[in-house]
Amino acid sequence: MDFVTQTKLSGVLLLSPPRFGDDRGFFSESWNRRKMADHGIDLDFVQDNHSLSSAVNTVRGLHFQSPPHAQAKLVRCGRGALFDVAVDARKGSATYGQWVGYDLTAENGLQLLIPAGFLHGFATRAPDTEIIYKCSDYYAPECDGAVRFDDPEIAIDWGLTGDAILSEKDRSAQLFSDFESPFIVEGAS
Ligand SMILES: Cc1cn([C@H]2C[C@H](O)[C@@H](COP(=O)(O)OP(=O)(O)O[C@H]3O[C@@H](C)C(=O)[C@@H](O)[C@H]3O)O2)c(=O)[nH]c1=O
Repeated sequence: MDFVTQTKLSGVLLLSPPRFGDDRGFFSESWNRRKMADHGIDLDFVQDNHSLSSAVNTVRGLHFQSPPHAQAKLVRCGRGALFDVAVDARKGSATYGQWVGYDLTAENGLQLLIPAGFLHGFATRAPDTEIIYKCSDYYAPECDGAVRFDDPEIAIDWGLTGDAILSEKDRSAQLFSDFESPFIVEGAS
C-alpha cells in the first residue's frame, strides 16, 4: 500500500506509515512533518488527544470545531479497532454531505488525515479501543459542535453489531439539515 492514498473526498487522505518489524515487534514513525510536507501537506499540529472507549459499538461523533478554531486531525488507533469516518461539511464542495470510512486498527497502523471543514466520528469494533489523534488547533469548547451520527441524509453505514453507545451530547446532536455549516470549500467565494 502506498504511504499516501487519496480518498474520494478531496483532502482526506489514508496514510500507511511504514513499519519495521523485528523480533521485538515493530517500529514506525507515526508522524513526520518533513515527510508529510514532501507530499504537499504542511500541518502545524498543536494538541494530541487520546481516548479510550471500553465497549464495542461506542460511537463518538460527528464532531467539529467552528472557525476560528477549526481543526485538521490525524487519527490512528493505539489499541483495538475502530471505524473512522469523515464527512465533507464544506459549503460549495462537490462532495458536500458525502462520507468516507476506514478501519483503523492497532494492527494495520493506518491513519486518516481529516482537514478542517469535515465532521469526524468513529465507532469501535473491539473492546478497550484507544484512539490517538493530532489536532491543528486547541480545544475550544465554545466552537465545539456535533451532528447526529445516524443522520438520515448523510446515511453512514457504521457496520454496528448492536445499539450505539453514545454520550449525552451525541444523543442530542442536531440533524445535518439543521446544521449551518461554518465551513467554505477553498476557492469558493
Ligand atoms: C475534545 C476535548 C474534550 N475535552 C474534555 C471535555 C469533556 O469534559 C471531556 C469529553 O469530551 P467529549 O465528550 O467532547 O469527547 P469526545 O466525544 O471523545 O470528543 C471527541 O470526539 C472525536 C470524534 C473528535 O473528533 C474530537 O475532536 C472530539 O470532539 O473531555 C478536553 O478537555 N479537551 C478536548 O480537546
